[in-house]
Amino acid sequence: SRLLLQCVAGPAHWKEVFPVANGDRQSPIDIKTEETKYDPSLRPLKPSYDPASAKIILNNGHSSSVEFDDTVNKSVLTGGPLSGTYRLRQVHFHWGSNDEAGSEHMVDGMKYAAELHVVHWNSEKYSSFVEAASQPDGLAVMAVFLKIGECNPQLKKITDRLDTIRIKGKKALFTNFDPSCLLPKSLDYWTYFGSLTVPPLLESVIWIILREPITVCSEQLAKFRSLLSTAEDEVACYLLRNFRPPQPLRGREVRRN
Ligand SMILES: NS(=O)(=O)c1ccc(Cc2ccc([N+](=O)[O-])cc2)cc1
Ligand SMILES: [Zn+2]
Repeated sequence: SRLLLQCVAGPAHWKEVFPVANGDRQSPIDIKTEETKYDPSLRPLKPSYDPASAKIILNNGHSSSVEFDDTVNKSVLTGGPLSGTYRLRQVHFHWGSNDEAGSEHMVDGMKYAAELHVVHWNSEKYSSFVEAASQPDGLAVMAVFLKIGECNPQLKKITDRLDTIRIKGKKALFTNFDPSCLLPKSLDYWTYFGSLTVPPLLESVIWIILREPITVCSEQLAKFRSLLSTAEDEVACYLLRNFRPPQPLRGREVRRN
């Protein structure tokens, strides 16, 4: 029906409006672990976040995000494949209509239930997030896979607030939150050069994918699916899924530490 069509228009149509969707460094990708290359020059990741930087939780219509104060270098990511300091901007999630498939990146053809993105920008070289987002080394996104298991007490801080931001555009105060609490024990990672996975799909992201997943329970994930991708005055559409399918590797190398 028209209602259904309105609710599901997505990735297939993006290339008409954003030609870069057919570029040679698009994300996400399917990581073939046998083909990843060990790189001894890769250093340990060093996330250093101040919980006071957290400001609001937001439903932007294509995900729920926690936005941080990025006017100073209070919460940053350094080390890993990065040269310089990348400032924390926001964290957000990708999920599917069921627990079997919701992550954006895949590992040897397997999808996780969901995926957390911790978004940073190169505040050493550029003066704003939007400027950095158009530069090849402008953004660094740390991705964490979510698998179904025990309920996650740290994620509860976010899932318990989703009912206050159900409608697109809604935001609520959300502070005293350090996203390190959502990271797994091991910070071992894969890294490759890619893009934003939602429009404008800019090819400005250094992807850092943690190899160890964290666990969430089915009930927590279900709360994300009750968000609406539509605003107050529109016909309601549930945000049942928001992952982009894997894109061609185009000869890119995936390195591991
Ligand atoms: N999924 S993801 O690739 O980590 C991702 C990260 C950040 C964003 C938000 C965003 C990033 C950049 C722009 N821009 O430059 O117009 C607009 C929105 C969108 C998507
Ligand atoms: Zn994302």
